[in-house]
Amino acid sequence: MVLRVGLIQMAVGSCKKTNLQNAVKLIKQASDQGAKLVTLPECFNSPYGTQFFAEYAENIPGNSSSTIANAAKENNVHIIAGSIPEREGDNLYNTCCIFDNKGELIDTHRKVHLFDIDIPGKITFKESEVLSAGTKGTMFDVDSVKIGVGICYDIRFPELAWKYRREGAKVLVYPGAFNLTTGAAHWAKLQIARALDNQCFVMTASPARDMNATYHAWGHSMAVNSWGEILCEADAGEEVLVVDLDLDSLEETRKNIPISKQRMPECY
Ligand SMILES: O=C(O)CCC(=O)C(=O)O
Repeated sequence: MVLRVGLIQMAVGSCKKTNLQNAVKLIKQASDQGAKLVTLPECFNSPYGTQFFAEYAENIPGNSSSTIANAAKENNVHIIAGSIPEREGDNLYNTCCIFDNKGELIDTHRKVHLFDIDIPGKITFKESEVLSAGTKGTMFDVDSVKIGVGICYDIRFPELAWKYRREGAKVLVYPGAFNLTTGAAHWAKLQIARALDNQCFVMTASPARDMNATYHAWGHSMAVNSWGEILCEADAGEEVLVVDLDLDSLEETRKNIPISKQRMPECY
């Protein structure tokens, strides 16, 4: 079985309306190329930065989520809608909405691990100054293929990916906006690591890089197979990637190297 997926690396600017129109346009482009599952980037309706989240935040359902719900229905695609700043009561979250191909909101994933790092002279970021963290993992099915979702920094935590794998995941998807420091150093390696640890496909979708923005996204959205090979990779600009995930190859990797049956939990 093959699952054709679309990864949308889109330009995100300060006008929310333009961002939403752009997302809808690029979803259609992916669907026109036969994608059944489309992924948008982290923070696709707002510039990425703690100073922007409150201004761009919306309830779910709200305008951004219903715009993407309509695009899912009109194009008959499942959509992992990257993330938007979500407002619920007094709290803000970094939240991914997941829609089926009828436009129904089937689940939401609130970023569990907030991006708080300090690399002196390079990058300091503290999402926890304004965001609250999610408290659960999120899995859903497309044509019986189980898909686990994390947002960006969540990819650094192998336990979340392993939980999805234990519960049957074949694909791990992380909308993410790495930066020029940690993106260059870790973005591809983390995807390959999660793909090899879990013998899953791993996919990411990043905003396109904008050197006039306050945050410079790494870009390089990609898909990696269970053998750790990069199937496709964007450059830094806006791009729609469409790629086939060959689920039989995944079964073969799991059969040939049966690590999930060889674990020795009593030793560690
Ligand atoms: O883990 C990293 O280095 C980057 C994470 C990030 O940009 C995010 O969580 O939004």
